[in-house]
Amino acid sequence: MTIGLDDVVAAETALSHVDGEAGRLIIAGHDLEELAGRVSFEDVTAMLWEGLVPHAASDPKALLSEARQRAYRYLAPLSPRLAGLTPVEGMRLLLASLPDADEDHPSLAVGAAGIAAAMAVRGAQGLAPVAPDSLLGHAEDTLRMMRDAPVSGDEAKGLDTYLVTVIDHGLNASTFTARVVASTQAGILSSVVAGLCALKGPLHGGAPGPVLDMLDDIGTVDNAEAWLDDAIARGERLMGFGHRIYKVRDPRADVLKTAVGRLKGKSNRIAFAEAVEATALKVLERRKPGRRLDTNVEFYTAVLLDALGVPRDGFTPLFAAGRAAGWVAHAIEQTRTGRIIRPQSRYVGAWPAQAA
Ligand SMILES: CC(=O)SCCNC(=O)CCNC(=O)[C@H](O)C(C)(C)COP(=O)(O)OP(=O)(O)OC[C@H]1O[C@@H](n2cnc3c(N)ncnc32)[C@H](O)[C@@H]1OP(=O)(O)O
Ligand SMILES: O=C([O-])CC(=O)C(=O)O
Repeated sequence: MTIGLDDVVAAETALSHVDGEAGRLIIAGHDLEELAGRVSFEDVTAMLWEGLVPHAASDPKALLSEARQRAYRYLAPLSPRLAGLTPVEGMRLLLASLPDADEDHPSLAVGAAGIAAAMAVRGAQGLAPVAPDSLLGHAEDTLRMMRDAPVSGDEAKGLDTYLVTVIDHGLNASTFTARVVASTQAGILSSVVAGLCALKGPLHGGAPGPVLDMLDDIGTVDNAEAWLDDAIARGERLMGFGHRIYKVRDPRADVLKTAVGRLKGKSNRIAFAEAVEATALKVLERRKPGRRLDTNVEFYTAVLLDALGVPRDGFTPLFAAGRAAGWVAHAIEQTRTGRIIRPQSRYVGAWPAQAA
């Protein structure tokens, strides 16, 4: 039996496919590279939701815009409760407060994820929420609400590229969590909250903040090798490297690196990050031979979101804002298969003493 379910197929999905040997990600029948930076987050959401959410394709931009307005009405009154919470805790509180009585759970969940990400980041800084703008796209509006200042065209494109890049990824830990909850017929909103909860630690969706901490701590290219070597010697994992499925470079790393390059002078970290990445790969190969550890999506997520001015504790909320569309699709797909997910455990505890 595999602990960690490495080779277990726990669901069939038409939503996305991760080829870990080829370094290929297919989303709704398209290679990631055909979508990210080319097709908007709203349109890719509609592609994922085709056949699952009625009317999602007719005007996805209007659908999510209206959902943000609706979500803001539910969530804005909760802003005083965000004081003292980290953004992930705040987002968890906000999404958990959405009413099951709302008439459209799929769009509400995704609209609310954008609102909640922005509100939770601001709330952690003691700042009041900013209302959505119905004329803007989802990525641009989410970033504008987070910073309370206009977003340039290339910044909007940068975040849109990011949200599409992380929208779905097979049966990763948070999506599996969402599907388990959906399989009990708990509903879409509960599935999305469950998915978010799976992101709170550093191993899944939470690595980009620590990646930036690592880059800051390394400080100079000359220091990289010794720093990384010491970290491995202490038994630590290098954040932004390694993956359960990808045994080669995660294709999303290059998509996001390219997106940073398009930000025209907005990142002063890219050259340094590239140098650290190259050194990390060398150190991993030497220290962990044969493990096939390569760069994952989280490494350049850190550089891109930092270049967009997002505070590092806002990185995980933005991952959730993108992934929410995938969680919704998986929750509906799972519900349609109609079976509860219930694997086995192997008992290794004590047995009751035999009666004499
Ligand atoms: C959107 C996302 O969630 S992408 C993933 C983001 N997470 C990170 O970047 C965190 C760092 N990476 C990791 O912790 C892991 O690579 C994971 C969690 C992503 C995958 O973990 P697993 O598939 O369970 O790998 P597993 O634990 O089996 O590791 C195999 C070996 O590689 C090592 N290893 C795995 N990742 C790393 C890493 N980032 N740095 C150093 N060593 C690593 C392990 O220590 C282990 O070594 P050992 O054989 O000497 O014990
Ligand atoms: O697939 C995984 O295990 C983690 C990941 O990269 C993702 O969820 O985007």
